[in-house]
Amino acid sequence: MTDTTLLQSARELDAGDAIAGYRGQFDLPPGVIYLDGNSLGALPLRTAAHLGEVVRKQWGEGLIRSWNTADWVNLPQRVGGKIAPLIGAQPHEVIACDSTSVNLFKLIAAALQMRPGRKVVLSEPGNFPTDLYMIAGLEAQGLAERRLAERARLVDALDDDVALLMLTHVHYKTGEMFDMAALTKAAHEAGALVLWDLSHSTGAVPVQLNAAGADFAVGCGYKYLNGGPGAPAFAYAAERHHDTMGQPLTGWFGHAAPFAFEDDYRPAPGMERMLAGTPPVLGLSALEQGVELVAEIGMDRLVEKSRGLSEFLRRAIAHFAPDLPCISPADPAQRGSQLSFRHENAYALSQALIARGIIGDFRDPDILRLGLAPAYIRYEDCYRAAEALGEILQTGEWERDEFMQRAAVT
Ligand SMILES: Cc1ncc(COP(=O)(O)O)c(C=O)c1O
Ligand SMILES: Nc1c(O)cccc1C(=O)C[C@H](N)C(=O)O
Repeated sequence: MTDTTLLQSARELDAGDAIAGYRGQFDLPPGVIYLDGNSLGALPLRTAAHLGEVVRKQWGEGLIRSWNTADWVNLPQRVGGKIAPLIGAQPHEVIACDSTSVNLFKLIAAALQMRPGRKVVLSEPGNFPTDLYMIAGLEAQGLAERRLAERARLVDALDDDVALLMLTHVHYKTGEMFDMAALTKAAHEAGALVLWDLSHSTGAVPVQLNAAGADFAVGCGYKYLNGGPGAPAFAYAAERHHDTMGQPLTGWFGHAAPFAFEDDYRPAPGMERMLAGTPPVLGLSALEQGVELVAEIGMDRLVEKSRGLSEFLRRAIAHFAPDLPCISPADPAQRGSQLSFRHENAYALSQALIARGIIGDFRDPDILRLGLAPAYIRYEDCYRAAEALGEILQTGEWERDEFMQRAAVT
């Protein structure tokens, strides 16, 4: 069912793609079209080489001396500083550490402490679960009160009980993107602080935290930053909060003088106080490589390519699978680097695609999600995915029993 015009157009777009050459910097398995870089980014070749070096030379030979000689001790600040320009922040406003979940916990607690007399953390139903669960953890300690409001009602829900508005910038299921500047302004007008989860934004869409006046942010290292499975996450706090913010995980690496081994906690200046325990050196070393690669390609070019890819994929799926509704916003400037489609057997569809070497994913209950990591996806990949999806739907290929068995991780 090849459409030669569409295929030709994909090939022309690839030929004119200014960042096409960067695909060769990733270790992509042959025969696989990888549309899940929004969940786990691909492996940069430089990461495999660098990690070997870190393990053998820095760890194996340098041993404990490498905390100083290889500057392991400053990895969280150094990697954070490299993430900062990708999200419109200053280098000292970002630190790479812990998981996104743990960073959420620390920053929600920090915000609550900065708004005495207010306890409400406002978010939306259907936000990524860990974001909502982290409010629950603070609620159980009597420190927070969760309030959820639908997108259209968020601004109305901002009253003077709200300490913090906490939202995910690009929705993990639909790819819908919030207007960061407008919501930050509305929250500030109500006297609240704002925390943005940039897990599906960093390295994929334009983010200007400082220009938007944001207070806090967190994000994942293993998606578009290609930091590897379970990579450390990052935390951002606007400079104006650095002297006043606290955090509940008062571990020794967040101490002003960790190697003074004092009995009493004194917070380190700035973002370093967001650290808790010993930095995960291997994870941070891998993340640093992924971040450097993204920075080298450049956000402007990544954003332009991401929009081009998602527009092309939308067009191709509308052609090959016209009955499959796209639930992501039609305007590429209002969505992340993904397209989501609704089908009552979306899981089986995703499995049938995987059986053909096209890896997207499924989100409960009925969403087929196709991620478009602009650093390594080609327009022709989008064409092939759309064509395969059309065939799978037309032939009923997805109806096989083996495609219905749910795996533990989807
Ligand atoms: C919006 C969002 N926040 C947080 C996370 C994950 O947090 P963690 O890195 O702690 O697993 C994800 C994905 O797993 C996510 O999509
Ligand atoms: N963090 C993940 C994991 O440990 C296993 C499988 C998937 C993930 C994900 O990142 C999911 C992702 N945040 C999502 O948007 O669905």
